[in-house]
Amino acid sequence: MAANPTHHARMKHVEIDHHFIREKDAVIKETLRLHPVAPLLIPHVPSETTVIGGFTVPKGCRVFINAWVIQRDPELWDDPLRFHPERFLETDINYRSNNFGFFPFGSWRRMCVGVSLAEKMVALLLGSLVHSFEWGLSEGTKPSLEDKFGIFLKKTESLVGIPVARLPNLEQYQ
Ligand code: HEM
Repeated sequence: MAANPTHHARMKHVEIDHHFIREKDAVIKETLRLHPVAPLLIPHVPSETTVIGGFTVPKGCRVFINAWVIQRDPELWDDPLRFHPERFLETDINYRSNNFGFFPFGSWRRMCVGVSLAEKMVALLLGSLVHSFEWGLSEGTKPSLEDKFGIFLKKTESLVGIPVARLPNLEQYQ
């Protein structure tokens, strides 16, 4: 590459993009750690009575797994309530790593079948929104990060973001 400055310059851009993609993925992971879409996953029903960690789980009972709490457990995460995407840059934890401290898509056989699609769609959507607009809040607004529980997690208070077009060619927004 030292012998080919043009190629080197191009690679630098690729490196920057690559870094941007990794950071964007880390932001998405950290968001799903603190605010998992399905905080109790989907109810599971064991087909056989099983003992897990000393607890008997009877056949046919309904099991909810509280991913929301586990993903904020101070025994598993440093400073767990802090939004700190860099923690994912320092590890290789991913959605499929069967890490029982981080499983916003569930795990093992009943894991979300849409994980690959969701991973790409969320990254593309976030990338497009950040690339296309400067985002602001209305004067004096302080966004609340509190969650409202249900089968799916919602924000307690809706967030109103104000997009301002940042691409030079406004036709691109049509
Ligand atoms: C950000 C987006 C998404 C999140 C956070 C998410 C999360 C989840 C979670 C937590 C489960 C339950 C796993 C468990 O209980 O162990 C699940 C199951 C499932 N998801 Fe997703 N999902 C997403 C997008 C999608 C998409 C795009 C599809 C389809 C194209 C999809 C299809 C399914 C299906 C069919 C199941 C049931 C799997 C089973 O029970 O075997 N999901 N998802």
